[in-house]
Amino acid sequence: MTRILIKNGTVVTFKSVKQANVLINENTIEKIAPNIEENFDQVIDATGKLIFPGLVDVHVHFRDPGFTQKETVQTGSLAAAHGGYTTVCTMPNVKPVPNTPKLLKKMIDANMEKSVVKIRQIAPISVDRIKENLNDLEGLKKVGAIGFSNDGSGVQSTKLMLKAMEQVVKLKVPIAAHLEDESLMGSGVINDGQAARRLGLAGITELAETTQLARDLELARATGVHYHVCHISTKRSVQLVRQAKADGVHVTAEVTPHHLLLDDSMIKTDDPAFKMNPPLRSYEDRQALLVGLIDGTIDAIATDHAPHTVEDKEGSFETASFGISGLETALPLIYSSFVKTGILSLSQLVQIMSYNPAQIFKLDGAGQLQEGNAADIIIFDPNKKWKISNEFFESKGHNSPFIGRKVFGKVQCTIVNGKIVFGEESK
Ligand SMILES: NC(=O)N[C@@H](CC(=O)O)C(=O)O
Ligand SMILES: [Zn+2]
Ligand SMILES: [Zn+2]
Repeated sequence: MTRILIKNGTVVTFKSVKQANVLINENTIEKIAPNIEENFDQVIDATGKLIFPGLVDVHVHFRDPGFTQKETVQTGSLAAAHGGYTTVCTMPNVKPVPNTPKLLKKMIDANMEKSVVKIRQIAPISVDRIKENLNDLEGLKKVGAIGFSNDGSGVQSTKLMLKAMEQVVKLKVPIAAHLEDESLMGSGVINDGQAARRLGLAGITELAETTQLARDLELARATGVHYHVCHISTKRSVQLVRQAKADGVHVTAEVTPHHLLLDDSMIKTDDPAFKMNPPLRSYEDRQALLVGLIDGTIDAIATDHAPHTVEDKEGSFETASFGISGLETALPLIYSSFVKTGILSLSQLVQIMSYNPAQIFKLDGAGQLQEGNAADIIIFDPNKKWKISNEFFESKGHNSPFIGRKVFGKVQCTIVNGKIVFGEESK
């Protein structure tokens, strides 16, 4: 029996902020109370620290199998723990693409064996994520898929998306959309805006996202499916989601920390650390994303953790890979920019980074710090001031536009199922 007592911290849930002690018994939260007298084997002093339910990221890329030079389940999960995430949902753009229940089951088993955090798997909608024929969605759900997405590519065919939604609605899980109309995308590598013009790079029009979103919202309305928007990036997309929600369409949306904190006015040189898909949009788009997050149009923050090797991210926007490493910097960035400044409350932070993501994908028990639940908990030191550096990353991907940025707040300890997986006390 292992009992861990976390003493003198401030417990933050999506509803409340309270001084309390937390007693963990084996893998469960036994008690949360101002004073706890029971025996324990280990004590963690959390004086001056915040205790959050473990963060939940509904959109990460672990590259395993197929691209393990970029990330493995092991390094990705260590990065998650380091960033304060106890549950992550992995996207299926790996090799082989897990098109069949057998392949997906193999991936889920490997995830379970190699990971220090909880991994939930999203399955591909169609064969190889790009073909016109649907996968066996029911079979994929049976072996553990928590949702479906062709992330990495948009669903080009309206008919395919309609057929997918008609099946997914029966399975009662979300369909998560990467929005990208390839006929409008062309050879674009950066937002079609001021940085593209300044640097002479091919632009990506916002219409590549918004036209597909408008189409999908109509299909979602018609089918009643739970439709989830991945990495929303434009002002117009926020307006479309807001209107659809008002009209009763079952839609949720996620935004990344980078789309909230960066815009294309900040891309000063041809530096692929700033290259991702969708691209960093304009200042006005960025402000609209923040407004959408605050008013509940956008439900959650997801990192879209997209690790790459140094070689993949070298050179120019024209040739480098899309994506940034996000799991380890998300919480300090969001805390520093939005909580410390009073834009979001601590409970709102837990809501958008833990509770809501768990609700979207129905991840039972995740995102809620309460007695009887699995002990997925993090301890966060809000006063620590530090600078994000290349050496900080546990991920194989050090590709981050935030390197060099000063932030407040550091994860001190991450506990998954009652086991310390990151932090001083794990020694
Ligand atoms: N976001 C990215 O820029 N890249 C992602 C793919 C994706 O999320 O669409 C990747 O897998 O590298
Ligand atoms: Zn995507
Ligand atoms: Zn992605």
